[in-house]
Amino acid sequence: MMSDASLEQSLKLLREEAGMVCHSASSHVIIVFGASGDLAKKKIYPTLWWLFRDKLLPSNTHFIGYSRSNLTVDNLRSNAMPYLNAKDSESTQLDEFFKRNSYVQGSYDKPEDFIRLNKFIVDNFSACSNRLFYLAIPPSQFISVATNLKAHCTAESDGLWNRLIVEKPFGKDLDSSEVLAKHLSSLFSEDQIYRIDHYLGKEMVQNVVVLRFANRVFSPLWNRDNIANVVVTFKENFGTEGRGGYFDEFGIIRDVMQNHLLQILCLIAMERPISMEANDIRDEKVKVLRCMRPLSLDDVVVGQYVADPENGKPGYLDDPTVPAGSITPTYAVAALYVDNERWQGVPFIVRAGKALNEKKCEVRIQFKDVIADILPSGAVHRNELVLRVQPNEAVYMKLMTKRPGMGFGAEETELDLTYNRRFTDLKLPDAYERLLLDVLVGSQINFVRTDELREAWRVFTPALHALESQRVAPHPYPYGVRNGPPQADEFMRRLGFTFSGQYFYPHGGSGAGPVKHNLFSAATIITSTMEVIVLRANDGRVIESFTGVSADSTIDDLKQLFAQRQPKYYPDRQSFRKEKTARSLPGNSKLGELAGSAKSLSVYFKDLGPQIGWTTVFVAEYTGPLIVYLLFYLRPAIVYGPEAGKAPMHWIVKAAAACWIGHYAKRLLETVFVHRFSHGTMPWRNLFKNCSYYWGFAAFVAYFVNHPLYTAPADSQAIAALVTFVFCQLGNLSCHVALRNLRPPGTRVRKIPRPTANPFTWLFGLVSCPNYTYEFGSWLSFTVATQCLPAGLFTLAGAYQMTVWALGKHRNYRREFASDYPRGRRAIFPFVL
Ligand SMILES: NC(=O)C1=CN([C@@H]2O[C@H](COP(=O)(O)OP(=O)(O)OC[C@H]3O[C@@H](n4cnc5c(N)ncnc54)[C@H](OP(=O)(O)O)[C@@H]3O)[C@@H](O)[C@H]2O)C=CC1
Ligand SMILES: O=C1O[C@H](COP(=O)(O)O)[C@@H](O)[C@H](O)[C@H]1O
Repeated sequence: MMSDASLEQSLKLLREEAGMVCHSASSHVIIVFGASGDLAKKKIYPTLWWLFRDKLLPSNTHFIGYSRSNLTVDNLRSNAMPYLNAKDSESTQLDEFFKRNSYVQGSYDKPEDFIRLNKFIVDNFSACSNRLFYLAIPPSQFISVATNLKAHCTAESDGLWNRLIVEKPFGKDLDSSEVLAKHLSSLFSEDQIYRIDHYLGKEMVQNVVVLRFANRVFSPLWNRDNIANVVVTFKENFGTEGRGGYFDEFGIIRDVMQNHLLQILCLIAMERPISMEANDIRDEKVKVLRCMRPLSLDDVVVGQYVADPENGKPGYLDDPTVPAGSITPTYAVAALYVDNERWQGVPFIVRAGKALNEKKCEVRIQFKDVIADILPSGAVHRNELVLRVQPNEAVYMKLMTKRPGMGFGAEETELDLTYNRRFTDLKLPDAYERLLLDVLVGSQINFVRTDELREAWRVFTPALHALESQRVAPHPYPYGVRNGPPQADEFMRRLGFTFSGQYFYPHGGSGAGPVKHNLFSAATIITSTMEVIVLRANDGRVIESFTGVSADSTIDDLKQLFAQRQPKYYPDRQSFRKEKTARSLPGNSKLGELAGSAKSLSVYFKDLGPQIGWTTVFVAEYTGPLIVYLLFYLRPAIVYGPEAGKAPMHWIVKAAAACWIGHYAKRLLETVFVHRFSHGTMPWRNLFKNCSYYWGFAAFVAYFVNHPLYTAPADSQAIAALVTFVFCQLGNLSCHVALRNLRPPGTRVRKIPRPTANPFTWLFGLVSCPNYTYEFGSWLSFTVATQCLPAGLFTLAGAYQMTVWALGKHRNYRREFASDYPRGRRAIFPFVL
């Protein structure tokens, strides 16, 4: 632990580094306006405590909380306690810290309250103290508090300073910010005002200047000739959750983008400053901003999160603190352009979102494609330099290297500087700690200057006003997705951001874990192995990766491998796709072919849920109608009363029963002996759905056809219809046999179905699914033969469902067989549909 004297000495050094004159005050008083608030308890008091605990504050420093609520120091302490991270062993020091705290209750607009506050400071801590006013209050109160402070509460003697920390939002647009800025500058000089943007206090943000200007290697690359785009990302994996009142007034662009992300962007884009002096750095940032085009509505996509019932997560509008029908964006991605010689034409893509899949902030500099690539097309991916601001600070460069071993294949790897591995046992100070210390030593280097702020609003105000005046509805996105609404990825693609999805980081996303390099043996290279990365379809996260997989393996093999790692997902439950929402890849697709010339393949995994065999489902579906119908037919007394069994039965009722039973018996036999299913299983829920449909309709139709009061139509009508029924049944059977013959046993081969020697199959010349056409014909005939309305309804329901299936199958055939597929065919009804 450092002695007080050496700490004072180091503070003196810090002050000197910052170029400030040493103060001669006997004490310092830090006055926190808004002491009852959220920021105070979560950030300001914890920061003051950590600085105090680590003896980084000048020895005679005192703290005063000020707000309208009737509070005591004990209240302040208990409010902040969960955020202080104080150890049991630090309890004496903690008591000491709170002994230096006091609380003054007062308004934000009455001069007498500020006079009272001034008297409190003078009486308790002498008139000879430097004063640091921290305005952790809503912006609506800034002006009255600043005015009253200036008039009644500042230290007046020579050699003393008064400094004002202002928390964002610094206005809502260019005009409101100008009003605020003018007012503040009429009261305090620029060097007294500290506009805090806590992202400027983060380690990796501060690192940008050093990384850029202390490394020769980056200088020649840092321009439009080499950089394709820069992406600055801010993501949070939680929503507004109770903070909707504040957030709804501002939205994500004002909350995060116009300040934190724009500040990072400026550091990335600025020219080399003349020195590390605060004003030299800020001059360069202002120049970048002045070269920036105002953001237009065409260059921004906004989103708002909606509930994700699967995870039980609420939507933005479900937050009780959010006004109903709000169109405030909780996600935004924007393209900003710096029109100068260095950056002309390079999109700076800034994106920020709440309720996404993860919490992270990073800068990704994507370099242009290599020129005159000598490796196979698609094998080489763009270099990227990534600065991960949080979590787990890192700088890494994604680059191509030769795949170790024999051959000249290229592989995407990285130069990796993960802070917690390179600097073990490192404890980085919190952003607020650095910034408060900066204020104490009078360094403005990490604070926002008035002209910077003005330019930042100039860039964003047109788009903000347009969004509001045109009431642009944000695109919805479910809570927890990777990148806001789907339009966001599309927008980034249009701007030239490319994602190959082939990069694999061996230590996992967080950068932790053992280093295990996968060296391929010569033998495996000769038989061509590859890497397969499995991403979860709903959020795009990597969930498994397999190295050394033979390129000849199929999706079915991958399913086996995946099931070995994650036994819950047995192969039938798995679906792998090339894109998140694409169709399942066929089991026989070769992984090597799917990867093309690349040595790595990314596939999306979707859990199809618990499965049940098709045969089981079909048997259950068709047995029901047989039993149910026979019950009504053979035991009418049970259903309609004892008299029912005695009445003579019309021959049409008997014929209808024969048709019904014959049809379902045929279906059962086909299920067992004819069909060759491409998929062995389906989700088990389908069992209940399908059974209810078939069993329910069987009871409905049987009840009316077998009813003692049933009235039969004319014999001639019934006979004609029954003959048609039998004809259609034979047609249906013939089509099933023809379809089965297309597929050799035990395979999933798919071919174009065509008419065979059997005339019943000639309908394949006109429609893709003649089996459905015949099925429909059967039930239409049954309806005509029985002249019974429930049978008609059953026919209509079946026709609707089969049309939907037929259209889907027809589409798939055309997609799969493209120009080979016979042109004039319809889906189910010849010449019509
Ligand atoms: N030192 C370290 O700790 C290192 C860690 N890694 C880790 O390795 C992993 C992969 O690295 P990296 O390539 O940087 O990151 P990712 O592959 O996660 O993402 C690369 C970029 O592509 C975007 N992206 C991701 N999925 C898609 C998609 N389906 N469609 C369009 N764009 C997409 C990402 O957006 P979005 O951000 O929205 O996902 C991001 O901008 C990361 O988790 C990284 O943290 C890598 C190297 C070093
Ligand atoms: O300024 C803000 O920043 C926080 C995120 O800060 P971090 O240091 O935790 O990354 C954000 O949640 C908040 O909405 C915003 O006002």
